[in-house]
Amino acid sequence: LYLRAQARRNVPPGPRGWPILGNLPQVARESRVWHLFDKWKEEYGSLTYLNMLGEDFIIINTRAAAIELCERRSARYSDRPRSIVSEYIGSEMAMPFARYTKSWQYQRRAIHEVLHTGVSLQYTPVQLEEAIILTHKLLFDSSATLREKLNGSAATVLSVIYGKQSFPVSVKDERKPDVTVSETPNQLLLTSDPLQNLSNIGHRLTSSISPGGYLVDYFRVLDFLPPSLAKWKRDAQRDHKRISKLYEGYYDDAVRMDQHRASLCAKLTDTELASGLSVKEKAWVAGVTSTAALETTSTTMSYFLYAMSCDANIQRRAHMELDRVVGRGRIPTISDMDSLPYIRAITQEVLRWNPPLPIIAPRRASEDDWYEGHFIPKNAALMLNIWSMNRDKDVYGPNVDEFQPERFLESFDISSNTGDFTLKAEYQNNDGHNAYGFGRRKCVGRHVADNSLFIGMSLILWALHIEPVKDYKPKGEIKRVVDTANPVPDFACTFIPRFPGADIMLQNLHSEIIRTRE
Ligand code: HEM
Repeated sequence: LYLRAQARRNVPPGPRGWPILGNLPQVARESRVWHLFDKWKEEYGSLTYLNMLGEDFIIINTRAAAIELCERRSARYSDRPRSIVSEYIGSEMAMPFARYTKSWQYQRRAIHEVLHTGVSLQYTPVQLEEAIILTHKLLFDSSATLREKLNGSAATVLSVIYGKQSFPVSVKDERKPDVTVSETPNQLLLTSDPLQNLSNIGHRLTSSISPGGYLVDYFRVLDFLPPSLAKWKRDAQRDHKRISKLYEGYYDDAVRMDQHRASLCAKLTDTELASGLSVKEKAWVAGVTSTAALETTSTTMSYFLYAMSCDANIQRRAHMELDRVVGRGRIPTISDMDSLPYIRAITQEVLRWNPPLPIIAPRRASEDDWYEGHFIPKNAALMLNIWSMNRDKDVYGPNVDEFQPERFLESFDISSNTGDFTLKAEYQNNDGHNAYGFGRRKCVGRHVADNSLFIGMSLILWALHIEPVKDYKPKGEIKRVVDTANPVPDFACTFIPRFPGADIMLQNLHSEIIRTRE
């Protein structure tokens, strides 16, 4: 005990906290807590120690520390801290939030089987179809807002999970769950829009595990209160039922309607592949995967359009590359990926510059440990600070706030159009950003996500000019309480065909898809 008390003197440095509450008040009042973490990183280095109501909480600020702890020592850092509220909501069936258990391993294995690099290529035809639908919408559909269109862009991923016939995102869910609408993050907000529901489930789960979200995680005795006396428990149990009802409905529809057996749900019905999982768990695996995929994808696409609308030069260079490699007689496809290093660099730079999850749900240290002379106590919660890793000046140079795809390229010459450049060797097999996390819990959908982003971005750039709306007045972003997701940028842009005939080609491709889907 004495030795441990001595060791505890060496916990990493961190800001002074309040008596009893520790650093909780500092963290809880920030809506973009990663900016505060970034400031602390400058002061304290690779690890920052916080005390949250007496619990140890450590922020991992550098890629080197993340790799050492979450990858090399992954056996000790793959668990999540217990969160009672998220357990009532169903986190044990919700992979990104689940503890490191056998059940998580079954879920991860099943989902890996249907999303790994090799398999992910099977989904690219449907991803291309969805990219055409999105690009067509951006150009021709004036009835929907940009936000709605981009939410629809995540349909690419939903088609992969539920099949393209069973999840018609433009159609509202007529089953309209019987719910009351609430604005508080402590209740699940359900609407008649299935996409919105999937993303609201994500917010409900992330806010339930956010530091300082619920007192019961610090005072476990509160869990003995019956639901009639504990509103948080009633809300969580009710939300579990609502989520199950939705996920099971979506899963049943997909299995019934996917005649080609190409969707992830259809693949999950294969008992060997998804061994150890009940039907309910499979429905949750599919549901949670779409929840994990949806907003991450649409937020990334928003930042992409935002970056493009801010910089005509970057668009011009992308256009030159597309004209040189693809030409104007056909659209780009996934097989052009290796020949389009500039577009690939754009996809990587978007995820570096504004990762959709700037901080990641905490890991739990399952043993006492040491890192660079600092003591990491058993049970400490460790949060990955992706924002600061992606803005590390030692890695990316001084201009980290700027959007510069060139940082990923070798021998890039702005003035020439010869295409004599490549992705830097170190980024050929490495993302060049940290947006997908680390180790055994690293994003299992990253190959599908990378393909989706490449296909979507290259097609939009091929077909359209993206221009900012000059007199757009930002509406002010929606403030979210305790959340870990990056809010989408508040901007507006317009789209025009990039060359004569681009619009007609898009129309034709779109009509063809609609015809084959009817
Ligand atoms: C730009 C897009 C995306 C980003 C930035 C992203 C990022 C992340 C991050 C940071 C994690 C947590 C990693 C950690 O704890 O270290 C994660 C987990 C996960 N992601 Fe993604 N993701 C994206 C797209 C997707 C897609 C398209 C899918 C599915 C098709 C997906 C499915 C999942 C799942 C199931 C997990 C939980 C993994 C586990 O806990 O074992 N994600 N993602």
